[in-house]
Amino acid sequence: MSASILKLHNVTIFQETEPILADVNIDIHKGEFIYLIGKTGSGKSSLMKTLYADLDLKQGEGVIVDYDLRTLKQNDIPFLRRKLGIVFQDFKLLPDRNIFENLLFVLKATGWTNEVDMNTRIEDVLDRVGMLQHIRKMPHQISGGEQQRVAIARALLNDPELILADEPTGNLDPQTSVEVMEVLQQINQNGRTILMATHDYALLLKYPAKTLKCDEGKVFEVVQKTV
Ligand SMILES: Nc1ncnc2c1ncn2[C@@H]1O[C@H](COP(=O)(O)OP(=O)(O)OP(=O)(O)O)[C@@H](O)[C@H]1O
Repeated sequence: MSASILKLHNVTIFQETEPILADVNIDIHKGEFIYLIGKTGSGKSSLMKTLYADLDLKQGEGVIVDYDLRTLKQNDIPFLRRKLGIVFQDFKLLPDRNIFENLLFVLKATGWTNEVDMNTRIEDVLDRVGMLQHIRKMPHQISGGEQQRVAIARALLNDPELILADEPTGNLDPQTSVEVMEVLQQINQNGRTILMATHDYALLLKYPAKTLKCDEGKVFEVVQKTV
């Protein structure tokens, strides 16, 4: 069995003092692609936020990319996030700088200093998502699907052990969603582990994978025909 990348044991997810999900037990191994589904307000984003330490883990045990979420210190959070690639629904590119500068900003913020290494790394990740030709464009000069590819490239910069994608196709039309999904599939086939929250049942049918569902305060695995 491959190494565990994420393990939650008897976890309760809170928003402030409100429990959102209880008795959460999840074990994700290296190389897996896992969907997280559930209707609006069921707790998908709250779970994701707990995983990247935007919400504290207050109850239960959780280890993610070798960080213990219960004992995590504020100072550890940037180091944890360096081992995670996080992709959001709304891309979150910086609007005032071009694609190259967006990625450069992340590398510098995460301790890279060598210009040649940074240039090579940026070109490599943009090439992997098919966006190298847009490297000098501003975010507003490329489409939503292209912005999401850049956001995925940005998530790959520090060679993350786990990619957390929260509704990555939520703002995209069906055709563009499939194109972005193809990029994620390819990244997964290259050995990377991905946990993707989604509403998009068409994608689940087209790209079947292990699926966890948030419903009525619980998280459980579902088989495809019952989703
Ligand atoms: N910042 C917050 N403070 C307090 N409660 C919140 C906060 N964010 C979300 N909640 C509540 O937590 C519950 C779960 O919300 P969450 O955003 O995790 O659901 P979701 O499944 O991701 O929904 P969606 O699919 O709409 O993104 C909801 O009842 C929501 O109102």
